[in-house]
Amino acid sequence: MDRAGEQGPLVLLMYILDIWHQYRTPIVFTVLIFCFAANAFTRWRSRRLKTTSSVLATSPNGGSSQVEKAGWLEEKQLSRMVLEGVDLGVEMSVMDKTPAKKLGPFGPRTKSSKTPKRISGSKLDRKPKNEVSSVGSIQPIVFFSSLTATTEKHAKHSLEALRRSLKDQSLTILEPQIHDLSYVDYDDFFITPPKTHNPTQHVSYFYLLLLPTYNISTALDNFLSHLQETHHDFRIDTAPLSGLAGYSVFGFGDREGWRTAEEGFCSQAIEVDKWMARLTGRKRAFPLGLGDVKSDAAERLEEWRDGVTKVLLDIAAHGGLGEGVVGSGDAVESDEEDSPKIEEEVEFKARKPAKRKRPQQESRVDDVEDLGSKARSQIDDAIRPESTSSPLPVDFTTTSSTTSAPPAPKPMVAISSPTYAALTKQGYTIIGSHSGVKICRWTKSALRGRGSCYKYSFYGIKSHLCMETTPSLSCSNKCVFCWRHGTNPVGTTWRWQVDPPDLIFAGAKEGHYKKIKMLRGVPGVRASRFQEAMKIKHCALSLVGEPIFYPHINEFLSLLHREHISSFLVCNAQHPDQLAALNAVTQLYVSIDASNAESLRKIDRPLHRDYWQRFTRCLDILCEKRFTMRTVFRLTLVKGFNIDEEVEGYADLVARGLPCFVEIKGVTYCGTSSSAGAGLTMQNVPFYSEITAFVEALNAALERRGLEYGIAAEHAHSCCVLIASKRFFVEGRWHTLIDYEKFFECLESGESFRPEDYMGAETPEWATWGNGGFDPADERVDRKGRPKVIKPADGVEAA
Ligand SMILES: Cc1cc2nc3c(=O)[nH]c(=O)nc-3n(C[C@H](O)[C@H](O)[C@H](O)COP(=O)(O)O)c2cc1C
Ligand code: SF4
Repeated sequence: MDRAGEQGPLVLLMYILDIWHQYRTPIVFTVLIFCFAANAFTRWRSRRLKTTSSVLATSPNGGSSQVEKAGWLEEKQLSRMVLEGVDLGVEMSVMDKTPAKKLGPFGPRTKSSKTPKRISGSKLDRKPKNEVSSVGSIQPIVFFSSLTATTEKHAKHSLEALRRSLKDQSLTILEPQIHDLSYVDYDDFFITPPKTHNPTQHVSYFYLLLLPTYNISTALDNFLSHLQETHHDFRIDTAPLSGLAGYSVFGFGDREGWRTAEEGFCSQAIEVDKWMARLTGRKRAFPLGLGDVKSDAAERLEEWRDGVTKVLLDIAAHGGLGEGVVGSGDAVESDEEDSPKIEEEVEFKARKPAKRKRPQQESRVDDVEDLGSKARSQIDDAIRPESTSSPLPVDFTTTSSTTSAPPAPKPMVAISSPTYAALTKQGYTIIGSHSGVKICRWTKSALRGRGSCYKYSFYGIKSHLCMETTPSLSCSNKCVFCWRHGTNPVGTTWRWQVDPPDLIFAGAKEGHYKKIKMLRGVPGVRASRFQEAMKIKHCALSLVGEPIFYPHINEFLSLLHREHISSFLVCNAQHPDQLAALNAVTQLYVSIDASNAESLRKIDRPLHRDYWQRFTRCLDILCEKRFTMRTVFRLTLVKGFNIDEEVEGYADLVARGLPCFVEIKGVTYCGTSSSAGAGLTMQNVPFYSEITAFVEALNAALERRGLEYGIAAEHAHSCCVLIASKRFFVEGRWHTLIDYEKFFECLESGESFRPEDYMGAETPEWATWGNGGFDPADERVDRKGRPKVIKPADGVEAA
C-alpha cells in the first residue's frame, strides 16, 4: 500500500470539512426549510382527514360509514369513551336509546375494521328520565278490565269524554288510547313505559286504570301478580315505571255485598293503586276513585275524570306533577307530616334571638321582629314563676321616648325576615306582607274520610271545604298555649304597611288551593272529596294573629261573602273599637281564656296595660251583637291555669255577654320548646272526663243564674263540648247547624236579620251530648291507620 493510497481517506475528510466550513449556512438553512415543509405537510394532511367527508380508505362499509364533521368533539367533554373497533353505533344506541346514526361521528363500525384504534364518544344526556319535559307530549292511555262489561262501558265512555275535553287544548296531549288489559302484553306497558318510535318526539305516558273487583279468580289476579312480581324482581329496577308522567286508578265495586274496603269493596283496585305507586316511584297523579255500581259509580267516575283531566292539563302546562306534601304518591299511608318535629325545630330556632342581650332602655318599636322579641322578653319575665307579681306588661303604644319623626311603615313580615322563614317552614303561605293561609290537619283527615273537626258536628262545616287564614299575623297577646308562640309578630297597634283586601283574598285562595293540590297523591285521599275541596265554602279567620286588627277587615269579609264563603271570625277580646265596627259575620267568636283579670294576665300575657277593661268591653259589645249574628264564647281549658275554681267566674262572664254558644275545649299540647318554655306540659292537657265535668258544672252554674242554656253537642275526638242558648232549642231538639245559603240570602236582602233566621237543621243525633260526636259515615283510625280507640286526651288543632 503506497503513502498516497494510505492518505486518500484523510484527504477526502479534509475536503468535506472544507466544503462544510464554506457552505454550512446554506446547508443548515436548507435542512431547516425541508423539515418545516415536511411537518406542515403532515399537519395539513391530518386536518384534511378530519374535515373531509371522504370515505375512509380502510372502512369495510364503504359509503355508509361516512365520517361526519367532528369539530364538536372536545375530548374533555367526553363522558363515555368507546374504543374504535367496537360497533360504535350499536353501543351508543343501547346507551341512550336513540338511533345510532345520531350518536357518533364515525357511524357504525365492525370489529374487522383495520383502521388504527381511535378513542371517541359523546356527551351523555343527564336529564332525569322520569321528568316530563315541558315540550314533550303526553299520551293518555285508558286501561280497563271487565268480565260483565260494566267497566268496559264506563271505560269507553270515559275515553270519549276525555277526547272531548282535551280536543281544544293547544297543549301537547295526544289523542287518548284505550286498551283491554286482557289483550295487552303486560311486558309492553307494565315493566317499563312503552318505547316511542319517533326519535324526534319525546312522549310521556299517563295511565288511567279502570278496574272492577272480583273475589273469584279472574284475569285481574294475573295482572296483580305481574305488578307484584315486577316490583320484587331483583333484575328490574324497583320503580321501572317511573318514566310515566303519572297514573290514577278508578275502581268499580258493589257496596251491597262488600260494604267497606276492609270487607273487600273495590279491593283489587286498591291493590293495583298500591303497586302502581311503588312501580312508578310515587306517580299517583290523582286520588284513587271508587264507585258503587249499584248507586254512585257514574257520578264518582265523572268527578274522578274531571280531576284527572285537570291534572293532565297541569302536567302539560308545567311539565310535571309539581310539588306534593310529605307522603304524596306513597303506596300506603303514613302520618309523618303530622309529626310535631318540624314545629319543634322551627319554634326553637325562632326563639333563639330572644336570648340576645336586651338593651335596658326600651325604645320606640317600629319593626315587628324587634317588637316581637322585646315583647317576648318582657312577657317571659312576666311569667317566670319568681316574677308572678311583676308589673303588668308594657303597652308599647305609650312607651315612645324619642322625638324623631315616625318611620315609614314597614312590612309586618318581610320576606327576608326570620319570621317569614319560620312561618313558611311551618307550612304557612305568607300573603303580601301581613297575611297567611295554612291547611289545617282536619282538612287532610276529611279528605281521607277520617272525620272533620268539631265544627262539622256542631255547625255542619266539612273540614275539606274550609280555608283557614288570617289577614293579620300580628297579635296583641302571647297566650301560653299559642301554637305559633315565638314566631308570630306581636303589637298593640297597626304600624305596618297595609295590603289591599283583594290581594289578600286572591292570595289566600291561591295558597289554599295550591296546598290542597299537594295532597292529591296522598294515599287514602278520596277522589270525590278532593274534587269538592276545590271549592272553598267556609273561611276560619283565626289561625294565628288577630284578624280584626287588619284595618280593612270589613272589605275582606264582603269579598268572602260575595263568593258565598261563610265567615267564622275569632278575636281575642282586646280590640273593642274594631269589634264594635265589625260588619256581619256568619259566626263571631271571642276567646275567653280566663274568668278574672289575674288569671287572664297569666294565661294570655296581653300586651295592653288595660287588657281587662278591653276584655269586658268586648263582652258588652258581643252582648249587643247577639241579635244580629251568632256569637260564641270560646273557652280553652288549660289544667293548672284556668279551670280550677273558675266555673262561677265563667258563668258570670256568660251572664254578661249572653253569647248564643259557649264552646269549651281542652288545650292541645303541641310539644314544642316554646310551650315548654311557657311552663306548659302534657300535665296541663285536661282529660276529656275533666272537660265534661267542667261543662256540667258550668251548665249548672248557668242554670242557677236563671240563664237559658243547655249542653247541646260534643266532639269527644277533639275534646270539645258545646253549650248553647235555648234560642236554638226548637221543638225539643237542638238546632246548632247553620243554613249557610240562608245566611247569604239574609245578607244580600239588605234587611236586618237575626241568627235564628239562618238556623239550620237539627243537630244530628250522633253529635248530641252523650253520643260522642263522630260522624258514623267517617272512619275513625289512629295515626297508623288502624281502628281508633277513644283517648280522652286527644287534642285538636282548632281554629
Ligand atoms: C262473582 C263476583 C264477585 C265480586 N266480588 C266483588 C268484591 O269482592 N268486591 C267488590 O267491591 N265488588 C265485587 N263484585 C262486584 C263487581 O266488581 C262489580 O259488579 C263490577 O261492576 C263488575 O265489573 P264488570 O262488569 O266490568 O266485570 C263482584 C261481582 C261478582 C259477580
Ligand atoms: S279546625 Fe278550623 S280551619 Fe280546620 S277545618 Fe276546622 S274550622 Fe276549619
